[in-house]
Amino acid sequence: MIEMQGVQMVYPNGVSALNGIDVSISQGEFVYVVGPSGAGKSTFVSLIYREEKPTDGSIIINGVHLRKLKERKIPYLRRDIGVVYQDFKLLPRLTVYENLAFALEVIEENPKNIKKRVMDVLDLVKLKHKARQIPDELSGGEQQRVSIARAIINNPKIVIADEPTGNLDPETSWEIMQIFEEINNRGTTVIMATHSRDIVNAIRKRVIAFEDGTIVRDEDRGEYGYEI
Ligand SMILES: Nc1ncnc2c1ncn2[C@@H]1O[C@H](COP(=O)(O)OP(=O)(O)OP(=O)(O)O)[C@@H](O)[C@H]1O
Repeated sequence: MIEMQGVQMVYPNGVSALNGIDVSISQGEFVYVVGPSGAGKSTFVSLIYREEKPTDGSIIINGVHLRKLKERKIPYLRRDIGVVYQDFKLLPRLTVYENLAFALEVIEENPKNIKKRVMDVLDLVKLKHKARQIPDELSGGEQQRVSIARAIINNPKIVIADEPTGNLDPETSWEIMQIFEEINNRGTTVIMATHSRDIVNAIRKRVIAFEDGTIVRDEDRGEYGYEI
């Protein structure tokens, strides 16, 4: 569950990115975050992950008030949130397997369990056969699948994706969307900032539209609704 009330975000340089955001997202929802460039989409998702701190307002993620969250407790919050970026952000010198094992929050896990978990997520993204490759040896779509596998390796309640198909061709983008739908069908909340009109209009979900730092539209099974 994600709950924001009166959230404002002014960056240190004085740019006001969000202005009085009130929103509630239930566990298991699939939400597109849309809007023109600079509308505040990335800022909105970065607040959920506590990459940024709001200048005002309250944010509650899975019952935790972020305002009260101590710095040293941030890793606990993030264990419940997987993040997928437009540019994948894989570690270039590690194999696919190592990238995933590295991301696993290992709490006295024996190596057998780690291997099983890594292979399970690789199976979900259909990349078991690429476990020993390094990211440079994979296509963009494959690299994005690895980054999705990494995002879900700790079984998070929420997956945040900021323009996950931004660097991919249309066909590959559809494959990536199927994986997000599968993850969502398993009960994980998916929040995706996107500029892809085709995807938003074809795979209908809740749409939250931003303009100039405010929410101007919030619709179930909504449309993309912008010219860009
Ligand atoms: N780290 C930062 N420091 C200062 N200003 C920032 C920072 N990040 C974003 N901004 C500003 O905040 C506003 C909202 O930016 P944001 O990246 O959230 O928009 P966006 O909707 O994600 O845009 P895009 O679609 O281009 O990614 C913009 O005016 C942007 O220039």
